[in-house]
Amino acid sequence: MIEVRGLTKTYGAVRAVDDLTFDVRPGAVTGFLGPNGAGKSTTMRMVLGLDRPTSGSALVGGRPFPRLGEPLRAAGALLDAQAVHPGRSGRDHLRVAARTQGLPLRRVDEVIEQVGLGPAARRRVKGYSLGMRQRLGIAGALLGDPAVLLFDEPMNGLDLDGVRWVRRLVRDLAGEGRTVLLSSHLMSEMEQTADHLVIIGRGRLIADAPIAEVMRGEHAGRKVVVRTPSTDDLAGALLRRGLRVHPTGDGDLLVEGASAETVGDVALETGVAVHRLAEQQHSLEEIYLDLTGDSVQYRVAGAPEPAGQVRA
Ligand SMILES: Nc1ncnc2c1ncn2[C@@H]1O[C@H](COP(=O)(O)OP(=O)(O)OP(=O)(O)O)[C@@H](O)[C@H]1O
Repeated sequence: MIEVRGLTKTYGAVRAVDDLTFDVRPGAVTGFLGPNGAGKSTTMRMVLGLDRPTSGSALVGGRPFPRLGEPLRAAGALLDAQAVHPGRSGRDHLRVAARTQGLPLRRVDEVIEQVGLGPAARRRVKGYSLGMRQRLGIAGALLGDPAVLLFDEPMNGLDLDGVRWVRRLVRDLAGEGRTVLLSSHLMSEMEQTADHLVIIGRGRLIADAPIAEVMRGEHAGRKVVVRTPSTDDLAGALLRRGLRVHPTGDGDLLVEGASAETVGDVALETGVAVHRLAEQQHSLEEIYLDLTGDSVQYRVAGAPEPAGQVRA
């Protein structure tokens, strides 16, 4: 279990992490999402005691990480797969880590096997592909057989097989009852991998909810498409309810911020026929863009603004 309470980190005038409070529970994969610069890495670093919070706290298994006796047994992390001595073999890198942490050397061969690094483990890291470095980083995180795992962009640089392998691995780790916090920019992957989402923007919490709830659009604002022969009457009635209504171009109306039930009820009260009524289904990517639209710090000039900005 990871407990984050009022966690804040400022760098000069920049509030990299701003009063974050959330839990990461065991037995589930928690996806950690946010635009570039949102504060994900800084949060993970503070959880691991690598950065000092300006205020607030982060506990791992009920204690601050730096005060844990055997930290690698409590939590393992992949933060930066490049941070490995290039002249060492992958196996030697893991052996040094195991020795420093008082872990049995047999764990080294076990994790090499677990991540499928195989014979490459005896080669120098400088010859590794990005995907092999990711696997080595994940092996390092697993070394202490920890109850808590933090993976910052573990799918970076992996091919499709690699991505599927990471997905299976994190699902298995959560299935064993471990706590897994996973950041990724690959929304389709997150959709298939995570049970729960913590979404941040500009250091602040935007959503903390089961993925099914986020996917239902409860946090991004629902949208309903309705077809009626009495477009003007229904649009007027919906607008009087304070709902946002847009013509879709093919004669339907798009209603923002309402459920199908609400729109159906308004149609009934107004006495207009409804020929079609459907809540729009969104991909996690669309919902994510909707939620984080206001908090994107780095936008390409001329890039379209994400649609909608309804906030939970
Ligand atoms: N050591 C530092 N000194 C100054 N500013 C920093 C430092 N580390 C991070 N920041 C700033 O804090 C903010 C959060 O950065 P962070 O790397 O945590 O975001 P992130 O969500 O992990 O981004 P990305 O998805 O791009 O990895 C950014 O504005 C970043 O520039």
